[in-house]
Formats: sequence, structure tokens, C-alpha cells
Amino acid sequence: MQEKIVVAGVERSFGAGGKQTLALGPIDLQIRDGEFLCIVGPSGCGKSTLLRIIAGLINPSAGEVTIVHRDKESHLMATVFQDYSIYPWKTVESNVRLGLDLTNAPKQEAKAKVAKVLEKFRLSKAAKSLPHTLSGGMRQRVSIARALIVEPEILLMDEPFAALDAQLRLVMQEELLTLWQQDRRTVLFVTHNLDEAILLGDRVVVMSGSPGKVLEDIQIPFARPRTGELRGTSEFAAMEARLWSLLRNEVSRNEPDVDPGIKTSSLEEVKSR
Ligand SMILES: Nc1ncnc2c1ncn2[C@@H]1O[C@H](COP(=O)(O)OP(=O)(O)OP(=O)(O)O)[C@@H](O)[C@H]1O
Repeated sequence: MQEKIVVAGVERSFGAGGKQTLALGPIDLQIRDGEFLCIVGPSGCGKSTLLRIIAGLINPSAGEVTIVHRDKESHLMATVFQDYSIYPWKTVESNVRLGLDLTNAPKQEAKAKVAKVLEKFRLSKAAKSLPHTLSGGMRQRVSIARALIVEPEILLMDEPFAALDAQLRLVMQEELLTLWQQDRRTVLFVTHNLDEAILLGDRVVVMSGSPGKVLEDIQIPFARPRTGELRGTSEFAAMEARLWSLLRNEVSRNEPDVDPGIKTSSLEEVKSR
């Protein structure tokens, strides 16, 4: 597999003048074409900052990011954030269509494509609805549908399921898993949820506390296609324990009194309700 994103010596500081604080890095990271890479790390270690640098939303203070744009005709990147980022005054259909409008797709072609994507995301019946009438899961499906309708080479997702309740989160993880396994585009996925990272990722990068660096880069050995059943296996639990011990050490070493903000086994949470 070819490299798709190369992060080389990236750092980011915040603050003005002499009061600059290093929030991230230096980070070196390669993400291969078609790889699903998850990033976990203590709160405030710079995960979102790294994602925003890769998205081109902010500049690094040092280092550089190289992204290979395979086909210049195709859309390079799309992003999905936890707050759904959909317009409350637009219908589901218009929100999904928005991605295409930005690419100036011909009208008839766009219409057919929107209908197809709405069907794929089980949103056809809600096409004319406004977002406030939908459940959290449906709203997040609208965000993902809008990002995927442009068929981006890279999908950047920052805690996309954080606002959902535990049960819905499991459902959405499995939906994303199925969807991704159909076309395997490059995904960079930031999460606090360890079982989400293990279920979805080909690799999980564990970041250190602030300023965030790569603490470990772990290959997830489970065969594809995966399903949610994987969560119940002892190998899965062992991988979760390994990630958790890395993070727990990191958090207690850096900030002994701070809540790591890391969630393990949401399945257990669901079972215990
Ligand atoms: N625009 C900004 N101005 C000043 N400081 C910032 C800015 N953006 C981020 N930071 C700081 O940089 C550090 C990293 O923030 P970032 O949001 O990337 O962390 P994170 O790992 O994504 O956190 P969380 O897991 O809590 O979402 C934090 O200390 C944060 O306060």
C-alpha cells in the first residue's frame, strides 16, 4: 500500500509573543492509502489539532504534511465532526446535497446521486425533514452522508459519535465499519473510545500527554471484514487492556489528578444498563 498522508516533524504551538506553549509534537506519522487509522490519547494532547493541521484548517508551527492526491478530478478530503455540522434550516436532502453543490456537479446527476446516497444511509423517508426532527443517530448519518457523497479520497473524522448515547454509538460504529469495508478509503479517526478504535482501525496510534507525540503505533491484527461480534472475543479484550494500560500510565505520569477522558468498553456500559 502506498503512503497517502505523511506527517513529518509536525509541531504546533499556541499563544502570542513570548508566551507560546507547545501543544503538539514533534509528530512523525505515515498513513497508507486505504488505511483506517485511529488516534487515541489523553484529553488535550493535540488529537484535534493534528487532524485540523492535516485538513489544512490550521498551519503547523514546524514540520510539514504531504498528502498524495491520486486523481486530480476527485475530491481530496472531507471532514465529519462530533457536532454534526449540518445546517438546521436545510432539509436532510439539501444538507446532503451541499457537498455536491460545492463541486458544481450537473443538476440531474446531483439529484440522482443524492437519492442514491440517502437510500444507502437509510435517510430516504426523512429527505424533506429538518434536522431538529431527527434522532442524533440520523443527524450524524446526514453528516457522514454529506461527507461521503463527494467520494473523497480521505475522510477525517473527529469524535464523530461522541454526542451519541452508548447504544446508538455501537450501532453507528457497526454502520461505519460496514460502509468502510465496501470501499476502503483512507480514514483518519480521532476518538476517546478504545473499543471503537480497535473495532474500526487497521492501526491505532496512541498519543502521549501534552505536548502530544506518538507513544505507540499498534497494528490491529483482526481480519476483515469485521463485525460487532469481535467485541465479545478475548483477543479484543486483551487488545483493549493493552491500549488502556498504555494510556493509564501516560495519564498518571503526566497529570495524576486529571480525568483521562478515555472511555473503555462501551459494550460493558450498555450491558450494565
Ligand atoms: N486555538 C487555540 N488556541 C489556544 N490553545 C489551543 C487552541 N486549540 C487548541 N489549543 C490547546 O492545544 C491543546 C490541544 O488541544 P486539542 O483540542 O487538539 O486536544 P485534543 O487531544 O483533541 O483534546 P480532547 O481530547 O479533549 O478533545 C490543548 O491544550 C488546547 O487547549
